[in-house]
Amino acid sequence: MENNHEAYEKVLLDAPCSGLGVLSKRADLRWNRKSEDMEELKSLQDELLDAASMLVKPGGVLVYSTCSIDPEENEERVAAFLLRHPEYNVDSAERYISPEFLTEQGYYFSSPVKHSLDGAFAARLICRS
Ligand SMILES: C[S@@+](CC[C@H](N)C(=O)[O-])C[C@H]1O[C@@H](n2cnc3c(N)ncnc32)[C@H](O)[C@@H]1O
Repeated sequence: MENNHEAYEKVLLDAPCSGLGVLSKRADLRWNRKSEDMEELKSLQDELLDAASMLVKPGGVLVYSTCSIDPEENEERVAAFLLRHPEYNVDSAERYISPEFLTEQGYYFSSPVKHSLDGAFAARLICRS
């Protein structure tokens, strides 16, 4: 990773997550979930966000995505990342997605209930140049 420091204009972190957006396909997740697992996952998501951010050139974009509908893994991870990385800003996804999937904060969110799709989340984060 050291060699690739600030090497890329676009980085996608499709993070390991609880999978709570895809329970229709992974019913086992519903029964095997523990609160300790969630704390570990959140730490891993923070670590991976920090590592991925080091690969992005100034002016480049980092997209953080999950297949979870849990705000702890989505909006809250992004908010914590922005506190640790003031060089990053949220870039609204409005130019790239249909308005029905756009959240008030400018993120992508699909809901199994509202959209009859797998639940998923994505945030576009721009590294200041
Ligand atoms: C949501 S999946 C990504 C799927 C991928 N986008 C694809 O289309 O195949 C999350 C991935 O993170 C990997 N992963 C889990 N823990 C990791 C870690 N500590 N560091 C890096 N990757 C990890 C998992 O093996 C899994 O492949």
